Amino acid sequence: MTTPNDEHTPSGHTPDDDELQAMFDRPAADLTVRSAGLLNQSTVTADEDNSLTGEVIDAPTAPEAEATPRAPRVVEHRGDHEALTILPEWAKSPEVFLGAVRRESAFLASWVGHHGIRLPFVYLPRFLARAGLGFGLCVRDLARWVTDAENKTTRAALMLGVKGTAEWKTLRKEHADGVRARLGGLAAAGFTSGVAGVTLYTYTGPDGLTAAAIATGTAALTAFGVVGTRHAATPIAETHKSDVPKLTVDVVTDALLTLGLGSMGEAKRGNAEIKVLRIFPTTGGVEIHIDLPPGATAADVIERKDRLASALRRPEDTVWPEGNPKAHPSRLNLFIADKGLSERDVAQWKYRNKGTVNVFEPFVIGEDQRGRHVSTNLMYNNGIVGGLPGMGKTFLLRVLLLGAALDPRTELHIHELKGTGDLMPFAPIAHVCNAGDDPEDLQALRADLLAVKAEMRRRARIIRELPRDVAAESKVTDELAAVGNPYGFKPLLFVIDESQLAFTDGDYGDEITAAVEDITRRGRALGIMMWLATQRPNKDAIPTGISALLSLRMCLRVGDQTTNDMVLGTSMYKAGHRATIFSQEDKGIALLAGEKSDPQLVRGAFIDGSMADKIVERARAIREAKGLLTGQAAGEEPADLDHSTVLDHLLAVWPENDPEWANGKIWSDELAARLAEHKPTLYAGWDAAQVNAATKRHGVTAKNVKHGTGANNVRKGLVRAEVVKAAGDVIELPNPTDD
Ligand SMILES: Nc1ncnc2c1ncn2[C@@H]1O[C@H](COP(=O)(O)OP(=O)(O)OP(=O)(O)O)[C@@H](O)[C@H]1O
Repeated sequence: MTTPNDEHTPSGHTPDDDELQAMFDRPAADLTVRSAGLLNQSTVTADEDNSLTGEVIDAPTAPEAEATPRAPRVVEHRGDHEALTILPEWAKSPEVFLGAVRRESAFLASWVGHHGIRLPFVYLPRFLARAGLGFGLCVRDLARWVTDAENKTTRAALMLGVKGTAEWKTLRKEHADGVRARLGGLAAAGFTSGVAGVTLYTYTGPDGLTAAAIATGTAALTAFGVVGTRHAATPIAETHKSDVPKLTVDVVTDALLTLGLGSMGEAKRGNAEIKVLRIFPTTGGVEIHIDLPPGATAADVIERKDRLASALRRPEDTVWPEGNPKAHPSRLNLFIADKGLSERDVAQWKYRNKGTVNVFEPFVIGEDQRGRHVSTNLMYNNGIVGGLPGMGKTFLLRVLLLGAALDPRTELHIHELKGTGDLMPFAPIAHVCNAGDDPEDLQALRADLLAVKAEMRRRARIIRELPRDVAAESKVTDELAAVGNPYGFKPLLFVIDESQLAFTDGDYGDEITAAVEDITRRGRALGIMMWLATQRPNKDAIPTGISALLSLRMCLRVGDQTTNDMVLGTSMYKAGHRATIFSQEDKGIALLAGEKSDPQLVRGAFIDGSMADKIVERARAIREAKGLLTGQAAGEEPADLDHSTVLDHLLAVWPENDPEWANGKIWSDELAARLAEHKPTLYAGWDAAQVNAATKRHGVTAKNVKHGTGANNVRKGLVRAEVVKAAGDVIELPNPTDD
């Protein structure tokens, strides 16, 4: 049976879309008739002689049709039709409308200001000079008219031919008469003006004459000015020609063509198309939706953002290409901002006057290039803020800390090693708040890290023993961390500003590094978040073991590709995510990686010291009311207790991938030597037996360890995995971001 899908017909008649649609809509029987009708138009007849004999199985209702070119199949897909815009963008959003009004008013004001200031000092003197020129030109032309200078050459030629004759005399007389007549005319005009002046004076007095003189003088001056300006052929006022081409379909298309992506070469030859779907004003700029030609993707354009900005003749921080994966990979949404990011007003924080935050959910930290809110989620993440000095790391950290402060459960541990006290406004609510990088500050940091590690082990032990229906995912959830929970679980945010000073410290660096790595690795599931900020993001400033564990990354202005990728992650620069494009003025502007599939731009909310104080005051009031102030904020002495054990010290001197002891086992006498060097006050003079005895108390017994060849190559030693297990009370927790 013929079905509606048999679009080709033997007659060569290709049903058009309407016919096909009608066939789809028709009942089956009708369709058979219709298709038979179509087939009957065939000129092909069955060849009787060649017909097969025998039983006919599933006989066709019509002879096999001759192949004809297939018409395009009609497939309805809702997504093919974009909803039409009912109201223009400016009518829907007062913000957009006001933005346009503001833009135009600003332009008008600048125009008036620009020309207003030039009018008396530049334009008027220039006009007077042109009037002088015009007067000179008029006097010259008048003189030429009176003396009939225009015909001088003709006259001379004529007179030369008749020199000495009566005709010569006649010509000379005619010329003299003409000049006299014109002089007479001039004198008459002068006399008439004089009479008019006297008459005016008689009837109106000196005032009338003065007014008339001024009017005439002004008119004459204007006329002379116009004549002079015409002659000079340049305008009096400066015409300000913008370097920036207007955003038209052609300008956008030509700019995209310069990128030479996919089949853009074909588009240049007119065989493929860059389709500009819409250009419309939006908050802070203009939005353009484009379908790129086949093979060119929005991601390709994003990678070449600098070249696109160059082709559009605009600063790079005003050109923001974005993909629209919901449409297709070649759909490009291009936002052209009115102003570069640093020129815009500072971003105000959503919670500056009211509101609380839940650190288990995203909260607003700033805005993007279009003025849209950008949020981030602190819980189950560790993070880093990196960038050149003075670009806004501490301000960004401050926003994160204020968010955490507004979740009254969150315990804050703040160590600002720069020592300027930028984060001290948090002291009234922080469990620990310290500023400086003196030995006692680093000691305090170490003690705090060890205390948090101990807390981490405590939480791990509890979580492990909680029934499945209470801790289904073996992690601290919003519910388990609720105020008044019996487990003592609460979100804990640990912040180290200028962390490179801690990691590279000769005395405490190794220990701090090991503790931060441990907390970063295991703390997330247990409600502990670690944030680092550094102005020198290299492998010393963020040891590789820690760097790999940082899931949220904020990169302010950096100087080069290596630093960019150090903060944002490998290959980010190559993929077009470049914090190197930010200028010195782009303070507080960062690329945020880890929150969405692609890094996004964020301009951190601007919160100065006094605003921070007010927010902290609010946060303290909430905490006080709920009895949630702890540590230093509650007036307790800072924890100076050293919670560390010999196991922690062993791990500090025994890296996971020890190049000399590759199989995770090591002789105890080697460990004794390392401990003595690391902490001479505690371990100077220790031997292998003392190390073994000390670890035995923690359940780690020495084994026979073979190392190298030759005599005495088997000695008592330890297995690192056993030390790690005993030190960390390690339990396997699921990766909290994998759910
Ligand atoms: N979001 C922002 N919006 C506008 N200006 C900002 C923003 N963040 C920071 N700034 C400006 O940048 C200056 C430097 O900020 P901040 O002290 O946070 O820099 P930093 O990177 O921590 O400096 P350093 O490396 O010296 O510690 C601030 O004084 C402020 O004026």
